[in-house]
Amino acid sequence: MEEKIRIIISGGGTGGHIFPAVSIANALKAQHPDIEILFVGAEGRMEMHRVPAAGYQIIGLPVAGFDRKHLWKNISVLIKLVRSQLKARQIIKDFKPHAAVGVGGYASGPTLKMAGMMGIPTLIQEQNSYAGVTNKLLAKKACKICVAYEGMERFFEKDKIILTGNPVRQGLLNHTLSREAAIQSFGLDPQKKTILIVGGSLGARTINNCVMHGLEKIKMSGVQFIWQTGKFYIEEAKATVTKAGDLPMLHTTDFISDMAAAYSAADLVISRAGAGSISEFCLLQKPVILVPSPNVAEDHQTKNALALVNKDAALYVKDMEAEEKLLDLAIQTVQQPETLTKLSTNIAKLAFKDSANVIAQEVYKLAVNYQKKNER
Ligand SMILES: CC(=O)N[C@H]1[C@@H](OP(=O)(O)OP(=O)(O)OC[C@H]2O[C@@H](n3ccc(=O)[nH]c3=O)[C@H](O)[C@@H]2O)O[C@H](CO)[C@@H](O)[C@@H]1O
Repeated sequence: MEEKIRIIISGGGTGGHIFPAVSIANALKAQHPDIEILFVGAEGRMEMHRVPAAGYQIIGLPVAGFDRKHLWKNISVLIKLVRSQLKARQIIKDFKPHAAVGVGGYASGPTLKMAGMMGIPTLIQEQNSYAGVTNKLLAKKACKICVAYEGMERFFEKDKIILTGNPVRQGLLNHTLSREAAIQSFGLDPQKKTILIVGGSLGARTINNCVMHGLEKIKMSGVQFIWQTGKFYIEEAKATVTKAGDLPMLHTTDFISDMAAAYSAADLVISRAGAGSISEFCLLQKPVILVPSPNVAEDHQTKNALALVNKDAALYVKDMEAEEKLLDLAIQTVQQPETLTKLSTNIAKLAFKDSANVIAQEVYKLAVNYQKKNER
């Protein structure tokens, strides 16, 4: 009897890597209920609780990121990298995967490197319009590279690239919550225009400062807000709001678990330009003002944002101009139905509808080929 297909999925660090990974796992399970999936993450990072919450087993590696500013601090990082590679090798020996998937983030480096060296077929999923260093290194051994933007031949071999878009969590698309019920679930008023403010999975300092310094404007705006601060900023945000007095038009939270409700509630979104968030805005046709983070590798969020802005599919405020312009622009725009409709129509054209399923099919093909060749 043939053995069950086993897949390793590795990566994480932030929601932008974890949620696509979970979405690929869900698609694999839906297509092949018998399949066995093991996640490999980084100890102490967000995936170590988000992945089990999604119903999958995960093992952590002691891996950490390089400090690009203080190179001398990287000795311990190198030691951790070697230990992670050894641990990844052991995990692969024990689990015996038929294919390995890397979604970016610290853990995917050692895991996919080891998988490649041990002859296991690998697939990487690059979320951004500018390839990360780890994925560029892993690409040499990878069999397939699933990307979300055109023009990625700049980084990867053309023949390996498949344009799939970024997988989005299944629950964001298949829900039936009305705008009214969604707004009520945040304790807000369905009669009012609603702006959702998100700073990526970890929150954004600049966007938070705009809100904290703009509370008077928010009070007078006639508009209401759902504000996700990120867990590092919630104490400061709550204290500032409390000091400002009664603000029933502002719902403040560190993290939104039910993003489907948040998107249903929102007439307009203010957001960082993380690739996963952008894929969600495209699929859900959300008008958005993007404020790319200037603190990410190779300034890739600006590149993500411009891919939309150049097609009139999103508005754009630079991080350094946000304090001056962001709230005014948002409050004006949410009251301009024609602008909202134009943004929504244009962003919808950039959506990839079936990303997780297409990637899952590619992974499965690699795994079955490997199984046939190796009879295991
Ligand atoms: C600072 C940083 O390194 N950011 C990177 C990270 O972004 P980050 O982790 O912020 O990821 P994305 O913007 O791509 O995705 C955020 C995800 O978190 C979800 N969400 C967000 C807030 C919330 O309260 N609840 C919630 O569930 C969103 O719905 C989305 O699915 O990975 C992305 C994908 O490689 C990159 O493009 C980003 O540049």
